[in-house]
Amino acid sequence: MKISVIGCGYLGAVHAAAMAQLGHQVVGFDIDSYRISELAAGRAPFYEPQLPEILASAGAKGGLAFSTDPAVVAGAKVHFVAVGTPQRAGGYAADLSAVDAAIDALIPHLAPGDLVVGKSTVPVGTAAALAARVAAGCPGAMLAWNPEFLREGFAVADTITPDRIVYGLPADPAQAASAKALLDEVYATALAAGTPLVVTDYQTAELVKVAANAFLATKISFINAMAEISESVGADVTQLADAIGHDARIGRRFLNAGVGFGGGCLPKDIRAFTARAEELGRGESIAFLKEIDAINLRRRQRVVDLVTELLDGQVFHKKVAVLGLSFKPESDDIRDSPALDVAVQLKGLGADVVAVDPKAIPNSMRTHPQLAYTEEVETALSGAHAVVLVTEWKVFRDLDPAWVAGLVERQLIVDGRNCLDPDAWRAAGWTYRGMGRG
Ligand SMILES: NC(=O)c1ccc[n+]([C@@H]2O[C@H](COP(=O)([O-])OP(=O)(O)OC[C@H]3O[C@@H](n4cnc5c(N)ncnc54)[C@H](O)[C@@H]3O)[C@@H](O)[C@H]2O)c1
Ligand SMILES: O=c1ccn([C@@H]2O[C@H](COP(=O)(O)OP(=O)(O)O[C@H]3O[C@H](CO)[C@@H](O)[C@H](O)[C@H]3O)[C@@H](O)[C@H]2O)c(=O)[nH]1
Repeated sequence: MKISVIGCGYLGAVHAAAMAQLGHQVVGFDIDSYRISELAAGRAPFYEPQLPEILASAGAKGGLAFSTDPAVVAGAKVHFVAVGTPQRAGGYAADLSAVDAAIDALIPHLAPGDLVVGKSTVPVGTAAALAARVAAGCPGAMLAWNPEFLREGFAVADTITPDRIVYGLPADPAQAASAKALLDEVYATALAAGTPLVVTDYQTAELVKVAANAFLATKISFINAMAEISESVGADVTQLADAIGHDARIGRRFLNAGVGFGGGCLPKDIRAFTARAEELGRGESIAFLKEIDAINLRRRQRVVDLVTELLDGQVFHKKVAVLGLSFKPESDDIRDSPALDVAVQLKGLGADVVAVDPKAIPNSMRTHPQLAYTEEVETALSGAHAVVLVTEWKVFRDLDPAWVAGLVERQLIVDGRNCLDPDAWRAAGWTYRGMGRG
């Protein structure tokens, strides 16, 4: 099937390449000329494991093309909208201007029977409004909502073998049947493999997405709240998480306490959901999400406070090695990154911050040129008065405490991701502080 993807960022570029890998003819359109020129040359414009491989293999098969010209989408039967929906400047609501612009650019190239498929994360009610615009702009064209659940770092596998697929279909039965048939063809491989499919209306599909992210954020802030309590009484939140996680109704995943959640999704999605609920007069139903956000942001401050405490309040002109910049390992994404936030706060207190990250330095340098960066872990650690680990890249998890001890000025470490073995570090002479670990 001929497919177009509008918006080729962390979601859209992977979706385009994965759909081509599955045998579809795919064209990608984006207004970002750097991203498009990289993708057109078969290169990934950001770090995502497996993306270079599928770009190369799908490109070699000839089923994948990219352009900054919206006319490239003409002739495709299914058009995925995957543009950004960031937090609006100065507010909590989602900024839908890119979605509106994408629909405007798409409409002149639609033909009757075409299906526009929303993938971006949007406030509930958006799909119905866009469907009306699509129908007015091209009578006979349809819209479906098909939220995306991929995780960065696992985006290719999550796209090719998702754990579920959700279709939000038009209310009109004939349109719903046509839309479903087209989506079934797009996802034939995953459906044949038995991937669970939920077929529903627009508003449920939109809500599924934000509810899933709200639940994940709640799980993380729940365990971070337990970390705060643990800190008061000398308990160990990692053991607490193991113990409650053995209950299958709770589960151990997403119970890792630490510096909290960041990225281009969880933080802005819970805020946009809150704003939308308030617009609907239902703010009280999810008022707890404000607390989830507040707990999350407090953990960033806690890491900064622990570093300050270890340095006896004397942060000024002390060298602090910050291990990690991306919001999670296996990604170069620094959107709302707790790690970068900690680095900036420490710098603001006068520390001589030297940050190291395997992939996120170029992005960080662009947005935060005031920080000092190094590609070498050894350079970051040499002469450091304190070490703070804020993104649990394998290279940091595997550090040998005795080797690091030989590099630093003082053996003080804050493990902002609870990913190191406290006993091993303490045995090597370190003052170790985790998050909610006594
Ligand atoms: N990144 C993820 O893991 C992920 C997962 C699920 C859902 N989502 C949702 O998907 C959407 C995209 O997220 P992302 O992380 O890929 O963002 P992103 O910023 O990496 O990519 C968005 C892309 O859209 C492009 N764009 C903006 N306006 C455009 C226009 N008018 N026409 C064509 N292209 C345009 C931008 O240039 C950019 O390349 C968001 O709604 C996000 O919440 C993201
Ligand atoms: O136990 C945990 C698990 C995660 N995190 C943090 O939470 C953030 C988000 O992690 P993750 O959810 O793995 O990354 P994303 O790639 O942002 O994926 C989320 O956001 C996407 C965009 O909406 C969704 O598609 C995914 O399903 C959803 O997991 C990161 O900063 C993690 O460090 C924790 O602090 N503790």
